[in-house]
Amino acid sequence: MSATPDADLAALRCEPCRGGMPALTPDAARALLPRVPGWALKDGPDRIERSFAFPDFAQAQAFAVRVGDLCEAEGHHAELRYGWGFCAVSFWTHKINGLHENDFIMAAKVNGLA
Ligand SMILES: C[C@H](O)[C@H](O)[C@H]1CNC2=NC(N)=NC(=O)C2=N1
Repeated sequence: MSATPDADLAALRCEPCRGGMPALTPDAARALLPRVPGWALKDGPDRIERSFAFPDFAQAQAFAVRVGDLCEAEGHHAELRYGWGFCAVSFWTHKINGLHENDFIMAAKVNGLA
């Protein structure tokens, strides 16, 4: 883990992720979770997810596009699902089929868009 305990995760950059590195342990993932308000651990935990609420479809769609643009810029990509009034965003790290600090950095950056 390279982030210091008080570092603003949103200010960090995703490190290139190589296969073979260990996924965060459940305890390490739980320890990072308070630093990304609104997000929840899922499936193991091997991913992190948050659903954002909007007053209509157009604003949910516009948010999904902004998240997508951020992901392209950072080289770490969300899975996105949106519909009338919501946009659900999830991250995990494919090469390790689990969570990496990069997923939490992206979650913090997405919070900054909301
Ligand atoms: C080759 C490419 O850099 C990798 O596949 C990247 C692309 N975007 C990614 N996005 C996410 N969320 N996890 C990854 O492991 C990932 N890997």
